Amino acid sequence: MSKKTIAVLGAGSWGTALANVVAENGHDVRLWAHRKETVDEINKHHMNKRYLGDRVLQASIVATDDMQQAIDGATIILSVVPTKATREVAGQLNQALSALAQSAIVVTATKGLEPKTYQLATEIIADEIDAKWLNGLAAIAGPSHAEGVIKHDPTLVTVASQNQSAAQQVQAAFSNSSFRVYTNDDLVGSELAGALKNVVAIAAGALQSLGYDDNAKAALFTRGLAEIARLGAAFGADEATFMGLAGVGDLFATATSIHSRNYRAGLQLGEGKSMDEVIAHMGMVIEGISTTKVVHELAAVKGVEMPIANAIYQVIYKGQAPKDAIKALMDRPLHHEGK
Ligand SMILES: NC(=O)C1=CN([C@@H]2O[C@H](COP(=O)(O)OP(=O)(O)OC[C@H]3O[C@@H](n4cnc5c(N)ncnc54)[C@H](OP(=O)(O)O)[C@@H]3O)[C@@H](O)[C@H]2O)C=CC1
Ligand SMILES: O=C(CO)COP(=O)(O)O
Repeated sequence: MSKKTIAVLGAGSWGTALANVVAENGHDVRLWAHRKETVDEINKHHMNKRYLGDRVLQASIVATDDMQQAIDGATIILSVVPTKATREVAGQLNQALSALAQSAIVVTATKGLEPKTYQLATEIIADEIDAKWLNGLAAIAGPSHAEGVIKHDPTLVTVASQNQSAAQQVQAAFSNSSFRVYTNDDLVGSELAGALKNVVAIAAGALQSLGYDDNAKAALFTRGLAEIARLGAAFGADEATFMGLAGVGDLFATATSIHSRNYRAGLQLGEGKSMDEVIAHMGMVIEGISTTKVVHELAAVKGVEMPIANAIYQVIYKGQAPKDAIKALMDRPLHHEGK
């Protein structure tokens, strides 16, 4: 293995877990956090209790709140902040890259769509970072809860990029015997799949709370994936992506797991809690909430029928009772399954 310097931007649950993976692989890892308390906790105690409880991190991880120090000499820079912070952090990264006159492969592990622009994380990053500093742009997708990765549960992800050399470098840096990385070249499909499964995961949680059983859940997964793939097709995504790790793989993990923040949000919405209560209670990002609104708008702009996403929109943003939303879905005009 050739030792690399790798910077991870964002010290929440996923950024910290991924920083730990590459540190375990023997790379020099700098973890950038915007809060001084987080930096101190990681450097002094090798822990990030708020996000990963008592898990002990690799002692070699160096945390810093100085972006330039974090990325100095890094050949791979991984951005793992929530979608809503991605533009701001990419702007700061561009300044730091310019100050150091340094280029790097920039990877995102964020799963969401930006409100108003409807952009995916790599599109936001490409907007904010001067192309001359980018040695490649990639996204990590697939079924991978931080809670499982940190305890070495076998985990398979995919790194998508239009630059296969960059994807292979990321693959080599992150892979180990419990974290297996595939490459693929469908960036838009992989990122869309990762963002949209969060919406279906919210619905799956709500179904669970409402007491519905496996018929309803299987119907949601199948028809949910069909509409995700339909939107993907409108963006030129490869249909096969939705049958792979980024698609059905991540949908299954997120929409069945108590680790999923989106599934848990759905459980609470199904119990009758308001969206504000759910957000306040979670203390971690629930990407599917804002993605639901973006998808509702995007589906209309693209002329793609997304009845499940729209039903979730009605529940979250229009106060429709979940049972009424399900009834409205069930009572729609009958049609051929392929549509
Ligand atoms: N958690 C997981 O298992 C997985 C998450 N993801 C995706 O990764 C992304 C991050 O999720 P996750 O780690 O769970 O989120 P968390 O809520 O656990 O952590 C978010 C992190 O981003 C930081 N942050 C928020 N705003 C800013 C900002 N403006 N500048 C700098 N840092 C900021 C937070 O800091 P602070 O603590 O100060 O608020 C926190 O450290 C999401 O898009 C998610 O969908 C993808 C796969 C797995
Ligand atoms: O994308 C994820 C797992 O692959 C994480 O999903 P949650 O944000 O719902 O926890």
